[in-house]
Amino acid sequence: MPLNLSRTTFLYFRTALQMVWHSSPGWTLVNLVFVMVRGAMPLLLLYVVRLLVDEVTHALTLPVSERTYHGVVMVAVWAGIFFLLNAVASSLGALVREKHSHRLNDYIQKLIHERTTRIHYSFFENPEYQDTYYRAINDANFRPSRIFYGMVGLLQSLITVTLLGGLILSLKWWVFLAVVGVLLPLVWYRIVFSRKLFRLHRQQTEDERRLAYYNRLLTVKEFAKELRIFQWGELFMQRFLALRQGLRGEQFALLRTKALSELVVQLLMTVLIVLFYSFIAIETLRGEIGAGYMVMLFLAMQRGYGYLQEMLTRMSSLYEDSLFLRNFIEFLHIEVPEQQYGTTDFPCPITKGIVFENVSFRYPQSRGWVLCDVSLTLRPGETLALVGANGAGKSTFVKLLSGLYEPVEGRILVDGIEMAHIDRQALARQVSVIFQDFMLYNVSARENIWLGNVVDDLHDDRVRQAAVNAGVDALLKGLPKGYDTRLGNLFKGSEELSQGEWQRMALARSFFNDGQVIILDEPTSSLDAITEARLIDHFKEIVSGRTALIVSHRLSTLHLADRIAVLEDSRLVEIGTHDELMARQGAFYRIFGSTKPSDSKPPKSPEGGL
Ligand SMILES: Nc1ncnc2c1ncn2[C@@H]1O[C@H](COP(=O)(O)OP(=O)(O)OP(=O)(O)O)[C@@H](O)[C@H]1O
Repeated sequence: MPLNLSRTTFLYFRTALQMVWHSSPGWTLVNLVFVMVRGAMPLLLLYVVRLLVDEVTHALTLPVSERTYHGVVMVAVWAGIFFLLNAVASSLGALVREKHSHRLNDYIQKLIHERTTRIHYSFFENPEYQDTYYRAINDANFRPSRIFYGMVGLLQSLITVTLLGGLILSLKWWVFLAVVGVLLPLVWYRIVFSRKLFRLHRQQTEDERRLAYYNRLLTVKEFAKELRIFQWGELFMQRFLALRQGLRGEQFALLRTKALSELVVQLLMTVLIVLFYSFIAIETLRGEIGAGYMVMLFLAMQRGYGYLQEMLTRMSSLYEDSLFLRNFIEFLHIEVPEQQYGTTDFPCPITKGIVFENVSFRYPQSRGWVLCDVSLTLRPGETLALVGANGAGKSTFVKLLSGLYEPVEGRILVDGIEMAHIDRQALARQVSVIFQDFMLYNVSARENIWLGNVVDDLHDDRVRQAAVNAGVDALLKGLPKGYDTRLGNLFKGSEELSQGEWQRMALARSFFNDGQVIILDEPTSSLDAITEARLIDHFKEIVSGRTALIVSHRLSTLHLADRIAVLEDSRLVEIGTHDELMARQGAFYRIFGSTKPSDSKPPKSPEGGL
């Protein structure tokens, strides 16, 4: 198998080293000092043993009356000093390594978070990207520190092995070569194995994600209700186990081959050690080397072999890590359609409106057009409703209008400025959106509302006004810590809300942002009739002066709109006032014409203000 160790592997190592350095130059240097000290220690300790044995054997040749203990004691003191130094270097070194490793992990997490928050939104809706993401995120949890520890350890073992190797080399060069020669197949095999393991992991990514998905189905709250109602527990447990057994089976087969191959190499090494020990013992008996030197060589061989093994293991796992690092680098450099926002400010106030000019769109992985040649103008200050059957493309229209996606064909212009050229912060400041699948945030009620516009300071008055407009003020005041109560059920002391109450929080969030454009995708789907009626009564007041787009299936909500646009089969088929569309008896009439007035209008609000 071609190993292609050269360029890419070194590129990955270089990237890893750069990460280690950039994470903290200071700690990298301190670490290096400790590594060198610890690397040299084993040889110093062996040297002291040799001196000790030589002192003792020399003393043994003298009559007892002439023996002095001064030399032996001095060597023993030196041994003590080196042991102490070794212990201090070891524990301080561990602290330094831990500290540096934390820095490295923080640095890597920062790289990931920067990427996940800036990457194009389409990334999260594309299964192929999900694989890359999964691999990178999974590995990023432990690979960086493993690479780091691997490098530190490798350097340390390299220093020790070089010094011990020099010692063996000083005796017989061919002994040294024989040791290295026997180890080469082991190195080679480990590299081959690492590549195989890497390939297997890449092949298994999709299944690993499916496994994680089954695990989520079985363990998290979102699924817990339906899992019990429909009794899916056994079914998904079986699927989980079957999939896991398959995946682990393939991995284990590879590990078994690795273990067998390593056993053969270990046998070769054992033979070599027996030969080496016999050779040294015979050389000592022949008077070629002293007893102290013999002991030192025995220990050097024994320790050197241990360090060499350790070094090889580190080398091959570093190689394996470097391959996995590829996933991470791939993720950092993944090419998604560039989401390039310009630096132009959002027009303030909008005078001409937001124009969809022959806009067509399809998702990267979708088969046909989801929106086809749509042209319309959202006039300044008007409320436009968007209607259409399920799958007609309404939410997609919202994603385009809010800047999450760009048209594949055509343009979206805000007062003549292309949406893509507008600065992201300015866009966020001026356009607030509630999506159909709005999110629940387990932070305080106050912050839940403030999240609608974090560019502005958290002004209590404005938060309260947004809550009043969305009809949650009374509810929030009644919570144990009022607006400071944490919402949700993830953390202790939180208060859970109902679905409709969460939707009202989402509305409050979007009202808090007093930008010029407000987009509401199914804003009343979970609201009770009275709350909906209040919202409708006061909607004009709440959005006064703002340009609004409302997506809704409810005729009651549509009454709020100045005009209504109808999407059908990806195309804009009608646009006009409610009365115009009804009179026309076209697509809108077909959908809503038969709706009884009682279905269409919610009960009148009993009191003013939401
Ligand atoms: N991320 C996506 N990737 C690929 N296709 C998608 C994606 N999101 C939506 N679609 C497809 O685009 C079409 C329009 O979806 P969209 O969600 O815009 O419809 P909608 O009008 O909002 O429907 P509903 O009333 O059910 O909410 C659908 O056929 C859907 O399958």
